Amino acid sequence: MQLAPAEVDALQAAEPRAPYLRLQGIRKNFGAGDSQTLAIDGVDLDVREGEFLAVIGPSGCGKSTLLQIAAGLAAPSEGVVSFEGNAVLAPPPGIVYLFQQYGKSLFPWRTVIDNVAFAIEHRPGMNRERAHAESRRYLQMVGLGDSERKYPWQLSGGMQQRVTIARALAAQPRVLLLDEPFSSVDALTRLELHALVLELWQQQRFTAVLVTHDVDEAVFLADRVAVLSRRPSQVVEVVETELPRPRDNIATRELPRFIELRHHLLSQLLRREA
Ligand SMILES: Nc1ncnc2c1ncn2[C@@H]1O[C@H](COP(=O)(O)OP(=O)(O)OP(=O)(O)O)[C@@H](O)[C@H]1O
Repeated sequence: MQLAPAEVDALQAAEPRAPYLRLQGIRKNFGAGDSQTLAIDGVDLDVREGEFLAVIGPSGCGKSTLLQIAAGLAAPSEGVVSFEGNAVLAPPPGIVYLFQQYGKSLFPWRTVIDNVAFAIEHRPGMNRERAHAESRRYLQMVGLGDSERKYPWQLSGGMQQRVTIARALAAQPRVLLLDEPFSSVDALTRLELHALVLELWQQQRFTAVLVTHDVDEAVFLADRVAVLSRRPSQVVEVVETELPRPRDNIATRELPRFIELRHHLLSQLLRREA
């Protein structure tokens, strides 16, 4: 029997897909004996391929720790992380972590283009010229085409964060983990970086997981928002934002759905911080 294309599509849609990036029963304890800190207490979270997921939670609840565990940069005390069905025991190729403190993650003795090239210069068959040509492409994407010869300390904070974004993209991430990357820049630069990251995410089609304590940022950027409780953290709820794309820094933030989500998520966090 031959199935019509629509029937094939329906069957494929009904078939459960293997979880993409999966966190199962994650617990994390720091320290030992009396000075133990239980940071994460049983987090289950599935990240879908291609989505933009935001994880919000009060300060110190374990957001960065959870992201480091997802990246294979830290081991959970209990639980399993898997990426496309394989256990993550070390940073897997394809998962790139963008750190909060751009100032500390750029090499001050390297020019902007050499900072970006750092992500790719170790690749087999790569030489300096090719690494520069490729890095230049990513610098142009983040609007820094004319700053390649400068050093990071000659750039503003927002520009430095753009360099780290270019470097992350040069590594061709399939999953980009963003650890509060917008928290150290001024409010206007933050909005510009939001728009830039969304544009790049739509162009480059990676999966994005952002941790932040900023509800507006989470709602504006994400397809889904996962809410963590206070430490020891657990997932309280996962909300689909259901906001239309492309998103606009002014119009999207004025939509009734945006305001409704903002209200709901802020009250969740404030209730839990009290
Ligand atoms: N290496 C460590 N040793 C001991 N405790 C740690 C370590 N790293 C994190 N913690 C503790 O674990 C908890 C979670 O820290 P984490 O940085 O993940 O939280 P966070 O939600 O990202 O915080 P913030 O929003 O303030 O950046 C905190 O209480 C922190 O003090």
